[in-house]
Amino acid sequence: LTDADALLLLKSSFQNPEPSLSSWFTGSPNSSSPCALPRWTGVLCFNGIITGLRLGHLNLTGTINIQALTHFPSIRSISFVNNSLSGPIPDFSRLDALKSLYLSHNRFSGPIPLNLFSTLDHLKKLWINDNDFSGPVPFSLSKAKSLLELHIEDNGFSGEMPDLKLPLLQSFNASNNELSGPVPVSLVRFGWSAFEGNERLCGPPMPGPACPVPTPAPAPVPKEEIIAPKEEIIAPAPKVMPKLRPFVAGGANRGHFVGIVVGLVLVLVLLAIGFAAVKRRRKVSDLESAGGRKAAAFDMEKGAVTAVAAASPVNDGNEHGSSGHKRYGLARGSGGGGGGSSGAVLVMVNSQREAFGLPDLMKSAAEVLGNGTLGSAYKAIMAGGHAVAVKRMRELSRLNKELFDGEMRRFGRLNHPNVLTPLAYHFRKEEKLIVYDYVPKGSLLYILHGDRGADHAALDWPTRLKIVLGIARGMAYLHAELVSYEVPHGNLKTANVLISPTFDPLIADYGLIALVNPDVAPTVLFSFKSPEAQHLRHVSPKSDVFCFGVVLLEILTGKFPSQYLNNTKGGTDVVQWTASAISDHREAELIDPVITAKAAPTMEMVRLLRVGAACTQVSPDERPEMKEAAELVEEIAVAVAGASVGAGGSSREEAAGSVGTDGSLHAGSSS
Ligand SMILES: Nc1ncnc2c1ncn2[C@@H]1O[C@H](COP(=O)(O)OP(=O)(O)OP(=O)(O)O)[C@@H](O)[C@H]1O
Repeated sequence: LTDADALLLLKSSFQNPEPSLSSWFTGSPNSSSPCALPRWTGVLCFNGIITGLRLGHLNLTGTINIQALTHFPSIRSISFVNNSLSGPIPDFSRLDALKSLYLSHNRFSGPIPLNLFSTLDHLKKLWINDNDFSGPVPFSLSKAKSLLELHIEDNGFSGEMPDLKLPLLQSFNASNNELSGPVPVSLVRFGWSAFEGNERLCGPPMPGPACPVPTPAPAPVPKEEIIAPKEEIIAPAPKVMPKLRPFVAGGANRGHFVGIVVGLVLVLVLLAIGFAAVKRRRKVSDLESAGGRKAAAFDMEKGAVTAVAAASPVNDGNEHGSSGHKRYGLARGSGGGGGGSSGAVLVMVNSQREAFGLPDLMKSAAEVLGNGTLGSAYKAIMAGGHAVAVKRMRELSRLNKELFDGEMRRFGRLNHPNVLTPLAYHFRKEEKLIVYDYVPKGSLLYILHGDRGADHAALDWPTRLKIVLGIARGMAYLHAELVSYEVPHGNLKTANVLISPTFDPLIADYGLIALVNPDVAPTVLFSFKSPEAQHLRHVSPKSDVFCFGVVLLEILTGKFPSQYLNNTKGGTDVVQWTASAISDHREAELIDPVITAKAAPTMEMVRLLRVGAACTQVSPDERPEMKEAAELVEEIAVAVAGASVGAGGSSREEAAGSVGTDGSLHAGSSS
């Protein structure tokens, strides 16, 4: 078969190739080679070799003879856009040098073979939008690791969108299909418009409700001990009291109590950790070890509040002791006693907040919030309306129970308006849950790059400055409080900054360097993206400063930083971009047009950009300390407030403030 023969075979599969492909014939000596001049219509050649076919807009009907195309194993680019070709998608998997495939606006139909893309690891551009494809989006697309553009919109794809994890993907659209379930976290960054017209998609970035948590199967009653609080009385939520009281009052009902509590505990854990963990029958954990029982007995000897449920009962002779003490499967970690109570199912660590118990959580409605690098998050609304986020953390088995307990209590004592303090935790060898207040607006990452709704529109210059200032203050506070840490936050990025209803930032997921397994830390903590970590595998508090700089530049430019991706190419290298703009004196061009649409670039915006540049210097020694960076932002906020007062705006005291040595706020100070 010559090249000409193969193309004529292809031509014969079209029903109406004339007149558009009339140059494809071998009747004259001039036309026998497709690459010789005059070249055959739509044939791309390089050094006499066919490298591509551009056959768009020719009104072709019929099918594509893939057998003919396999004659060109090194073909790179194929386009049939805007024809009326039909039938199932041809088996392009045999053309494994393909870099771009354009089939948009045809009548191809039916499901796509699930493994079609497994061999296409050079594929960069795939446009199959506006056809009649149905069935699932093939997971084999995740094998096409080079994909930059993926367009599958306006088809009939159904089922869940697979989590493709395509790090280089820059252009993506799956709108107007019949997809359902959660949007995979790796694709959320493309925003709502990439998914609109899929009525049954849920969770971020969709504007509708969060995804419901699947109803768990009835749980078997495990042999599990529940060790309740060690020291303090927990006032139960009023609605729970009447139900629990009969079971904690007397020994006769102990078996019943055990069953109820254990069952309830399991339901909570099922809700919080999902099906996977449930189906794995829980092993007898370290809570059930002899040590755990001793801890319970010890607590009782001290007259502490205790509720015990065990296959082999322990002496609870003190059950009526300590007047006023009541027993629930819950502990408040009020310090002092160390890790003894950390065997409890849920340990409260935030003494500033009203305690809640498993029953409160168990009665709540739960929803999936999303999945991150370190685990997944769920929202639960308890009776009375208190909404919490339960984070199920992976990779936190660095510390044993007692040390983990110590860290969580330390975090629970943090108190700063820009730091999200944990409320409670649950520790088992194979499961770690951390409970926080639920913050309704979600993450800054989502507001900046998500659906571009009302919250995004609210991100004007004063609001962005307020957010940067809050993050700077919170970070300075963390650096003062967690001074002994190798890197006090370790994972600062806009995904870990939550935004309050008043657009105040709340920093989350800090201090994990102490908890996370050392071997995975470099891949899951953003501070390891700092230059010193990349080159020397070393992080320090200055790595946090680098992360703060990236966040600052992201907020000011509105660009998604390429630093967040594991492979380069996607996003914008905000660090490099800023450095070169500063050296060319064109800083004002970097400011997000959303800001400059309402306010012309000002000196203060440029000053803030320069703080970002200083924080992202390659050498840690050239970066300011976190406290100094906060002070620099503070000065800019004061200047802006002063200008605003001069212009008759809000009061200087309102925006001004300074960070004290402990990171606390001194409102109104402009020194
Ligand atoms: N306290 C909270 N209130 C509201 N939403 C939250 C809360 N904590 C987490 N979320 C949301 O839940 C989702 C998953 O969060 P999670 O912390 O598991 O991952 P992440 O922060 O996106 O990524 P990473 O694990 O890399 O930090 C995110 O959309 C996040 O904004």
